[in-house]
This record gives sequence, structure tokens and C-alpha cells, in this order.
Amino acid sequence: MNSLNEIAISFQNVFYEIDDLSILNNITGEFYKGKITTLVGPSGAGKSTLLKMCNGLISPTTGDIFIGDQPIHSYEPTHLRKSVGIALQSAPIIRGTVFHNLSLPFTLQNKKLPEKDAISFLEDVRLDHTFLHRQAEDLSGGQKQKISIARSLLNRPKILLLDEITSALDPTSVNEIEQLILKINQKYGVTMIWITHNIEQAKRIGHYTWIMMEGQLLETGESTILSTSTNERIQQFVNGVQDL
Ligand SMILES: Nc1ncnc2c1ncn2[C@@H]1O[C@H](COP(=O)(O)OP(=O)(O)OP(=O)(O)O)[C@@H](O)[C@H]1O
Repeated sequence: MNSLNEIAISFQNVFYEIDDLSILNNITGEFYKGKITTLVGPSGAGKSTLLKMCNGLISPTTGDIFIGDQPIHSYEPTHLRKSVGIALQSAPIIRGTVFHNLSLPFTLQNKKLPEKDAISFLEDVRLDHTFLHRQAEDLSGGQKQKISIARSLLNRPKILLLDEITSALDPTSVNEIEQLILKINQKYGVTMIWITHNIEQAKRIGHYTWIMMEGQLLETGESTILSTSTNERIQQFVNGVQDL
């Protein structure tokens, strides 16, 4: 990978086991500042487990994770959750208005989100101010995902974790979400780690990719390795997924 890039997160010999079951097996690699890295690999490869380690939801059995140059365990948990945002496939929405949903991270911190700031967060995800007082439950899947992404930006995270955020959406919404993620990445320089099962999406939106299988990191590099890798298992995986 590009040695000029600054490192946002690094994994060093990370193992994760549950009841003697090996889930992550000796993961070493870097995620670069301001770049989008996709995590791809078959179901059960360990992608979600690895993502959860990036915001401290789970910790390695052995090995080290650094955010910048500090060990992840040296960060105060609340500070870590603010610096590392997360958006999920399910775009969790609670009953109430869009404003209510958007403000949630602030409400939990006993802070108030000014309406004009809420509108600006909505604009970041290409929704206009008229959405603010609509019932969130009535929105389309794509619109709910936009609210979820806007909410993940509320604490101005330096790192954003995206777990299959488009896999439940129609092609038009997929395209919209990809475009707005690219825009947010450029505008705020947020480092992004994006799990996707869609290889074409990984090629389109990822600067870099990590290809995982059976708890191991098989190959990392620029997203072009998804087309050019000479590793037979990767070729089979990429072709298998594309044929689905
Ligand atoms: N809490 C747990 N207890 C037992 N096994 C677990 C636990 N969490 C994860 N696993 C196992 O670890 C492996 C990796 O799971 P993980 O969810 O990280 O894979 P993934 O690559 O994200 O899969 P998918 O693409 O299907 O979401 C799987 O075999 C899973 O069953």
C-alpha cells in the first residue's frame, strides 16, 4: 500500500477466540486516514467481528489495535464511541420525528441539537429541511439509511464504520448512498471502513480493500486487487460472488 498515507487504525497480530473457537487469526494491517477501505469476504470470514474491534465493542484475545499511535484500550470508552461512528444495515429508527431520531446521540449526552444544525446534517445526506418534522418510521428504506448516516456524523467522528449499509436497498438508493458517502469522505476527510458483499461496489467506492477468509486477512491493497489478484481463492471468491 501507499507508504505516504497516514495510519488511522492499525491491527498488530490480532487474534480473537470464543470458547477455543478461532474467529480472527493473526490479523495485521492498516486502515489509512481519510480513505475508504472495504472489507470483503465470504459469510463468517470475521468482517463484523473485526469492525466491532475498531470501536472497542469487543477486544482482541491477544494482539494490539492502535487508533493513530495510541493503543485502543487507552481511550476512554465514551470518547472512543464519539470518535468512531457506526452505521448498520438495519438503520435503527425509533418512533418519533426525524429530528428526534437525529438528535438521539446528543439527547443521550444531555445535549440539545439546535434545529439549524439538524438541517445542516440533513443537507449532508441530501435531505431537505421539510424532512425534519416527518415521522421517521414512514420514510423509505433509503431515507431511513440517510437518517442513520446523518446521526452517525453527529459527534463529528474521525472514523466511520459502515456495516452493509446498502444491502437492503434498491439500486437507485444504493447509488444515492454511495454518492453521499463519497461526498462525506471528501468533505470531512473521515476515514471509512465499509463491509460490503457487493464486489462491484467495493471496486467503485473503495480506495483500498481487505479481503478476509476464515478469520484471516488474505490480501490487502488498492481495490484493483479485486480484479488483479493472482490468489486462486480470491479469484474464486470474486467470481463466485459476481455470478450470484
Ligand atoms: N459471539 C459469538 N459466539 C460464537 N461465535 C461467534 C460469535 N460472534 C461471531 N461468531 C462466529 O465468528 C465467525 C465470524 O463472524 P462474523 O459475523 O464476524 O463474520 P462476517 O464475515 O461478518 O459474516 P457475515 O458476512 O455473514 O456477516 C462466524 O463463524 C460466527 O459464527
